[in-house]
Amino acid sequence: MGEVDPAFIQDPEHRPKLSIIQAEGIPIIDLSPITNHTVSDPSSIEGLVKEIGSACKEWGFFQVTNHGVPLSLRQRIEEASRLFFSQSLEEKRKYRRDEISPSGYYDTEHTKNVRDWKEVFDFQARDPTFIPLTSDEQDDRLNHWHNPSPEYPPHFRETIQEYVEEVEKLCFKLLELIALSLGLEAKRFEEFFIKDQTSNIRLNHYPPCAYPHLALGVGRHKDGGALTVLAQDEVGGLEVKRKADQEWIRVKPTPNTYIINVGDIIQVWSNDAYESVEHRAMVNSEKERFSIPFFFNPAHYTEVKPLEELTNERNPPKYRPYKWGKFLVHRKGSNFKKQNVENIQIYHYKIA
Ligand SMILES: O=C(O)CCC(=O)C(=O)O
Ligand SMILES: [Fe+2]
Repeated sequence: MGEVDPAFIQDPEHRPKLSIIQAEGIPIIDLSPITNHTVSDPSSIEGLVKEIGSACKEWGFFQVTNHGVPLSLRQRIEEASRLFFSQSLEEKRKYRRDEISPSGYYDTEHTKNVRDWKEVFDFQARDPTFIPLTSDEQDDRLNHWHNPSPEYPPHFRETIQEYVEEVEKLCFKLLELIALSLGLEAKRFEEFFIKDQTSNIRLNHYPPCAYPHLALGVGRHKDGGALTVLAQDEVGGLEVKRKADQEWIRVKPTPNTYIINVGDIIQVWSNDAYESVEHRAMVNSEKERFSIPFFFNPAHYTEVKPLEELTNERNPPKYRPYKWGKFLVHRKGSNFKKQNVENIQIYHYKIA
């Protein structure tokens, strides 16, 4: 290893501690009561709804078992990801994402203006995905994002698509449980996702790194969408900022579970009842690591604002309404390169 590229170096206060605090408290929630049928009888799932509600409140994160996504499918996408990233840089860069169509391969992402020690492959759940052309509020022009079709590994696109369909089903169930836990009708959020959702899946590969005390696989951030469903491998590296004391807590890998976190949109809908929690991924000097987040996002024209049912005179809306698509385009653009200004953040919409 030669000189350390300064683009990867975190400011001292954001560098990871190599002594790890393992999470005891991140709840593991058994979804079997709803896995084989839809959430139709609220009384039979009361306990589950309570568990989800407290996890969202106390952690912003939880893990699920008996989630309904076939293990064999997860294994297939994990293998496909491994094979794709095992190719030469030249081969991978044939499917490079660019500012016009941000799906595909990418190895120079920046989070909070520091480069991440990772390479990714992004894939939209809908092809095409309709999205505003620019983040300018006055600009009504639309763009559409398409997915690339790498030749290797065989059936790469189909495998990802199949996996996305299953994870999406899980997301719709989780949305119902979250709605119920907020005292809303189960289907309260469904309309935002039925048509033109802008969800995407990301394959993450974190190669071994000679200076894990200086760099991060993904720098600290909050997910901007509604919900994230993350599959992490057995290596581990995800850290979550514990709300109780602001300590970074490592989420221990558990086979065949998914890690769920609420994103900024649910924070706004719930008027801060549920917060989108900061997290990051550490790298290590020996082992490569793979993870696969699915970001469940509504249609671009969704106006995100605190729900009327959850606000009143004593608890007035804490956010100004914003258009999800504009937020997303703004965020994507700034992940491309190091910038001199802070990336768009949800607190920018906070009513003082
Ligand atoms: O790889 C991980 O464990 C986390 C990835 C993540 O937070 C993200 O891609 O948004
Ligand atoms: Fe994330």
